[in-house]
Amino acid sequence: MLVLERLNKTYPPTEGQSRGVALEPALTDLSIDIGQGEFFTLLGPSGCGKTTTLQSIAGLEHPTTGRITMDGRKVFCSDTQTVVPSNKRKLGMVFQSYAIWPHMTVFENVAFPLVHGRGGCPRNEVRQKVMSALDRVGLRDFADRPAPYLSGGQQQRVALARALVDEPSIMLLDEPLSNLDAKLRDSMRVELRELVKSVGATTIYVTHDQTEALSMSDRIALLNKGRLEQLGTPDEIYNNPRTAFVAQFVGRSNILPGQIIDVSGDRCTIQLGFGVVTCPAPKLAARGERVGLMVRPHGIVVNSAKSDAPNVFTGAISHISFTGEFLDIQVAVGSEVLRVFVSSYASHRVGEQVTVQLPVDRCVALPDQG
Ligand SMILES: Nc1ncnc2c1ncn2[C@@H]1O[C@H](COP(=O)(O)OP(=O)(O)OP(=O)(O)O)[C@@H](O)[C@H]1O
Repeated sequence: MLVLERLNKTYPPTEGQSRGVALEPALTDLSIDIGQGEFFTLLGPSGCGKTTTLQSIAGLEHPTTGRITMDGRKVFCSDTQTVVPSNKRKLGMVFQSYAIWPHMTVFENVAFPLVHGRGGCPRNEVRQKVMSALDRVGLRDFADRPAPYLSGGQQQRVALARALVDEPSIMLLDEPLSNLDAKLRDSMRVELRELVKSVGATTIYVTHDQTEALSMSDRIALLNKGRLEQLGTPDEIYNNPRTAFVAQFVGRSNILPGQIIDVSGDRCTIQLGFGVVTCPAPKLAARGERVGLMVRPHGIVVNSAKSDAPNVFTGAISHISFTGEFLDIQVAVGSEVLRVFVSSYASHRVGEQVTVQLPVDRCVALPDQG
């Protein structure tokens, strides 16, 4: 539905930047194919190129090279110098700063794209469309209220209603929840996803918040320095990270240096500093290869391994933090320290000898990146 092909973007030097110095590209060979009605998230640290990608889709920024197709229609192509202007791309946009107009009522704000946008919307239809959009976001009774006399969450809903009112086929959302307090953000996540799903819009969502990305998205593209680091469902990204960067950016992880000593079928054996573990074999695994063995802190099992279970080691608890929801424990095993999350109802003490099990299917061998 929305296809990005080999997008490259290098911004011209800003004032103060030396013209002779090669600039880091904001995007490098970015190719993504997004399905109709999909909730698709661009995730990554500050400066990785999320906004540049979104703005390129919006037509507010133009890639240096590449091609963008929407619903089979080419809206940007550097080869043919095609640039369809932003207002002809049938998009709805919501930004972090709600950008609603303070001198207008809620109704006038939502009606704005119909009255001043692509045009041609008859008056009686404007009323019906605005009220239906306000209905969707639960603000029908607020239509006549001046926009500033609303809470942050309500203002964000006005921005959403305004983005939806012209029935866009693509919704672009740039960190739309980041100005809301934590509790409201939690409830708005569910509401926002259901809302865009109910209108059938394809949604491109930008965030640097991994919890938001995991809980809302059908698929996630994790960007790193303008390149696509991994693309997959939340489950794939979280449970099968392909690089240490992904494992560390999304969730907490233990990454232990090791070396593959054997490969047999879909399993491999890895020599770690404190022993040997069995692990699903990565693609093209080769004996002798250096890897990082990744296991999530809540994937490790403490003190309940059967005696013949694989990947069981003995260690001593060196530190315990009570977080309320779980105990964050450090277990010294050989010269490594494993971070382990266990139930906050468990009782442990510093210095206690424990067994830790790294269940085979929770271990991931990552390429060694030095
Ligand atoms: N108008 C601009 N002129 C020059 N460089 C820019 C411009 N906009 C972005 N950049 C640079 O391009 C790179 C990607 O920026 P971008 O805003 O796309 O990242 P981002 O992932 O959205 O970051 P953030 O999460 O901080 O908003 C950064 O190195 C940034 O400094």
